[in-house]
Amino acid sequence: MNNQYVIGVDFGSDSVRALVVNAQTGEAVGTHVHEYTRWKKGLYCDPATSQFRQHPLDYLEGLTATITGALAQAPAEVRQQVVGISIDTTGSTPCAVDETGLPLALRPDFAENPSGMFILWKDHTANAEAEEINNLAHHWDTDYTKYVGGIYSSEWFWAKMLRTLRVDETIREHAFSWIEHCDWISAVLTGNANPLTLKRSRCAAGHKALWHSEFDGLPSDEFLTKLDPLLSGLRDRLFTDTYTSDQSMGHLSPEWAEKLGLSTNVVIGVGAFDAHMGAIGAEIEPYAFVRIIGTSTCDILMAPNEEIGHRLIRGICGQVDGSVAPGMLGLEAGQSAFGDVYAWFARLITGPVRELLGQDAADTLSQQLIPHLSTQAAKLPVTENDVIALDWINGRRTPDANHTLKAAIAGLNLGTDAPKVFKALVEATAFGSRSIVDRFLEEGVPIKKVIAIGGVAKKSPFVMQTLADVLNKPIQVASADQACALGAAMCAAVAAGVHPTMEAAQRAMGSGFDAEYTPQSDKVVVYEALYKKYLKLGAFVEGH
Ligand SMILES: Nc1ncnc2c1ncn2[C@@H]1O[C@H](COP(=O)(O)OP(=O)(O)O)[C@@H](O)[C@H]1O
Ligand SMILES: O=C(CO)[C@@H](O)[C@@H](O)COP(=O)(O)O
Repeated sequence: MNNQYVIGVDFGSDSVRALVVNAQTGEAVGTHVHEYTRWKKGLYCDPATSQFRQHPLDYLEGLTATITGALAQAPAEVRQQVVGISIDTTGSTPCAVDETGLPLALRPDFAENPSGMFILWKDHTANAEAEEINNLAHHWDTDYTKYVGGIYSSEWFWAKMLRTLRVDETIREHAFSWIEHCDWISAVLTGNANPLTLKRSRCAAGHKALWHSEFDGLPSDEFLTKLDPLLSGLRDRLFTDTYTSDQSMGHLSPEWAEKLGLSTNVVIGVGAFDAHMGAIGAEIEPYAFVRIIGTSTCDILMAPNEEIGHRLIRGICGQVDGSVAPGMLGLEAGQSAFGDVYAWFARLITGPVRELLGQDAADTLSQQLIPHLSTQAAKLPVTENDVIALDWINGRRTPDANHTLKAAIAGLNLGTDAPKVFKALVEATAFGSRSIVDRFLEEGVPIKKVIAIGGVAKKSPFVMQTLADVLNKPIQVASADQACALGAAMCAAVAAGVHPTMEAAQRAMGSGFDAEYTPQSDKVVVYEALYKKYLKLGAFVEGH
């Protein structure tokens, strides 16, 4: 049989990567990473108000650069043998679009308007709108939040749309509809981004847009109009049906085929979020808990639909039939900041260095800082009197979303140095993870094993060992450097008909695990006590 190749494209928070993979063996023959240029300069963002926007041109430039770059590394004949491309992105990262599905920021009149750009998952400007959605839903005949853990988050679709429509009159006039990043990029490749006909992702719709078959799709027009008359009629300009990522969205358009040097026979798979395709790439199986550990964490657990039945799991980011693999319930949770907690601390230290000693000194410091602090922190003893911190620097995603919460550090004295604070921050991210694991267990969802992927899982043995000690569970790290892109490639192989199921694609293309962290019993005992202190500090901060 001739070789067949597939391409997985993974749009992360800071960069996008493409991976060209042999669909029969899983061998990677080309990869390329591209950092978003406008985003890197901090354009259109204001961390102080939690505004994080990404320009669609960053995505389009990244799409071309990564696919052509990855193909350039592969043997020449691979181009003719590419049969499928699938895309994963962050989410909920929606954008206002016109009748043709064009993001408004791609029009000259909106080119510099952050309201016409993609609203990145970590943008929390819509806290008030999320609260309004919760208040209304909890008093409506149908509680539309019941399948998303009972709490709607400001990171999600409706809150972001409502906020933008309220604050920007020009968007009110020109936005015909709204599209998630994973749907838009996939649709662009097919040449049809028409918001009324493009195939929307089940994963994005179910976890973030309150879509459920029990509601016949999205929340009713009556509910949305009551929320705000600005939303009246919008439901008809969104979608009713949703599709799982084993499905084809269409074929590569002639324009993109020419641009990428590929054939128009290439199947474009239905898109999904990075974490969900990452879980496929990490060879998720029922009741495995896959943690995608990077800027944030996204935790994915998959269970047979019939085993969870009608049980509603409190305080998570949703339970959606088919969000990971068709026929299975995908459950999502996560932390809004994980690596971002460390990145914040690094910025705190390098900021004055930049101002006083210049950019070069700051760059040198910033490259070495986290690894250095990790080495120093790993040498410290773990005691019950250590500094305690909360990981809520970008609010709390789960359990029980609350993005108005803020982080805290307690127990400082004159002997507290940077490694001690860094150690406390690493432990805080691990304690946040522990509270998520505990919630799944309390809700009767067993966790058979823990698998980790993502930048932090690959780069930091110190963080991963701390996590294993705090969770008191072994953690396996997937071998794939780009597990999300590999998962997208597996989805592409299924959408293109190379493999009949996600499971078959995982068997053929999976690359296994290359590290395992086992809990150290002496640390486990101390962390039990420190975790109680973390909960106490959390309760105090939340109460005030
Ligand atoms: N050596 C390290 N130890 C711990 N965290 C790290 C290290 N290097 C980078 N990070 C963190 O990794 C995060 C980026 O994760 P990554 O998975 O690469 O990106 P993304 O979240 O965009 O997919 C950043 O928040 C950064 O602080
Ligand atoms: O929230 C989700 C998916 O639901 C993620 O897209 C989001 O956490 C972004 O992940 P990264 O940390 O940038 O990899």
